[in-house]
Amino acid sequence: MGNEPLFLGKPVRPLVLGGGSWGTALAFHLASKGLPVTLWVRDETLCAMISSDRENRVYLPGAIFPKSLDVTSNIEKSLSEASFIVLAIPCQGVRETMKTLSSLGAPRLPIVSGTKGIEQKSLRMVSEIVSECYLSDPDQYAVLSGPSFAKEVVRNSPTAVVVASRSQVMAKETQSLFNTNYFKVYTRADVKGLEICGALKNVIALAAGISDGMGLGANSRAALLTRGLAEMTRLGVALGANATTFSGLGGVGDLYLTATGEQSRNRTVGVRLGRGEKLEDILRDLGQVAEGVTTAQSAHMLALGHGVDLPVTRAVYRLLYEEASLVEVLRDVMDRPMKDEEEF
Ligand SMILES: NC(=O)c1ccc[n+]([C@@H]2O[C@H](COP(=O)([O-])OP(=O)(O)OC[C@H]3O[C@@H](n4cnc5c(N)ncnc54)[C@H](O)[C@@H]3O)[C@@H](O)[C@H]2O)c1
Ligand SMILES: O=P(O)(O)OC[C@H](O)CO
Repeated sequence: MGNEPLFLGKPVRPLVLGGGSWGTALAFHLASKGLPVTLWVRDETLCAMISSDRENRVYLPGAIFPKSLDVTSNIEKSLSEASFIVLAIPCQGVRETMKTLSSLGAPRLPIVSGTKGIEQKSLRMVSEIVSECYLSDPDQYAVLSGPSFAKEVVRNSPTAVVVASRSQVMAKETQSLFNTNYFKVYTRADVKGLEICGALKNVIALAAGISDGMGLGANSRAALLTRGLAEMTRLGVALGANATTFSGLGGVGDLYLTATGEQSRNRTVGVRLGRGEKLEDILRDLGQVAEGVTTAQSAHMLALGHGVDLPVTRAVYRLLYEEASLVEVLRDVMDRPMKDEEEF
């Protein structure tokens, strides 16, 4: 045990939940630091393939697993051996997974969440789902977010992200655990703000993609990003977040990456929608999660419930869920009353 690194006083044994691109990238990242990491992959066939290839050829081809990265589909055994959890499954699966963990009766472990989204039925953030179903102590929860494409993280492209936790100890220990000289981690205290940023930026990225797919041009994209950031902030502040979080890496940083980066699944879905393709065809081809599709509905409903005006989100929602046409939603956005730029 001598010099073994500790996390919250215990030897570091991360259990990463999620065999997609982000779970694989975060597990790879921690294992590259020499830490003994277990990656839990729900699908047994995928798990067996990853185990024998030492690579996730389905979701993240090209990243050959370090020796200290183990893969399993046995959640019970891996949970009993872990000292904390890294959550990287799509948002709509978080509740089910937290309930499964709770039912196993093992001691509750701290959670670092990399999931971005808002649950559709309950309109809950990930931290709220976790606290309802698994962890009663919010000081054991952190969210890690910011501009970070999985493929670039495993290529060691210089990346900067942010970790937020209500507990300064949790934030700082998570920072030390994930930080490397190519993966720079900042801290902040605003969990809610960072979660809203990570969820809402995907909806605005869909909108930017739609605009580009329609060929509307660079002026339109810049307008959508700027007004999109304003509405992300507006919803965040109404829900108790700190406005400055929205100008940080998790806000403007991730919005810029997702709305303009060709690797973004959300932007890709938007571009194809803007070209007139059907959502179901696009999602079938994508084969990966584009969180903005479900978040558009959750955010729209949250905004209605709190009396907050989110015109870009509403446009995306109407296109995806009300069969509104591209022309109609564009007209809705552009025909709004004139106002002061700073008006909330
Ligand atoms: N890929 C990235 O670059 C990236 C970066 C930062 C954050 N994220 C976020 O991480 C989360 C996961 O995204 P991803 O990119 O890994 O998605 P993905 O589509 O690449 O993979 C999702 C994986 O989760 C599995 N899964 C789905 N529902 C599940 C459930 N209920 N229980 C267990 N496993 C389940 C799927 O089978 C799949 O293996 C999302 O919220 C995403 O926004 C992704
Ligand atoms: O590929 P996307 O659109 O899901 O974006 C991935 C990450 O959230 C970027 O930070």
